[in-house]
Amino acid sequence: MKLGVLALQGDFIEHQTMLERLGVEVQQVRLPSHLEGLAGLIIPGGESTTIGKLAVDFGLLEPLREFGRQRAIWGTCAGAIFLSKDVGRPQPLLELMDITVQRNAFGRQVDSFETDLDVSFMGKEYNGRPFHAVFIRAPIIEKVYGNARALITLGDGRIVAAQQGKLLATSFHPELTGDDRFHRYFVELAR
Ligand SMILES: NC(=O)CC[C@H](N)C(=O)O
Repeated sequence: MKLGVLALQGDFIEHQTMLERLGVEVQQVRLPSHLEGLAGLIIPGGESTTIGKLAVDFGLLEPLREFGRQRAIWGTCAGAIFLSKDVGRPQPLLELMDITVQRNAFGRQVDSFETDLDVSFMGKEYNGRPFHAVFIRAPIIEKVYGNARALITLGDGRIVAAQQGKLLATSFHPELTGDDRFHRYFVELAR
């Protein structure tokens, strides 16, 4: 199976490295034709306004929407923002997931932080220990509605991961910690 990483801006190389370690062939996606033959796509962290603007410039917005209606997409941080339907202000979005996102939701002092998350939603195969997660100027998933469901909430109830069929959104960066459970989960989702 072959997976893509959206390679317009952000930390796509880290995702590529994680996938290749799992034996997955990776295609960097910069043009619509690069989506052909892919089982799924990862949209990395970075700056969602920049990723959105470049996606418009490269003619990728509609092809990505079409791709996500049938195949798996996982957005981390800026990628999760890009997958959402609403961020409360105008910027190019894929509008594929029934989630509302608030950008930079954790305030200045705690721009970046790390915490352990309960990932029991992954099932027996992945369970048994928490997932150490890195948040960098992270968004929160304010609202999950329609066909989307919350996967992970912080102790205070804020949602940091959601799924809708083959679409996955995480506020944090599993590509930065070396723990490959989320990448394995996504590979299974894309199969
Ligand atoms: N680490 C990240 O991807 C940060 C996301 C960025 N703050 C945004 O709003 O797009």
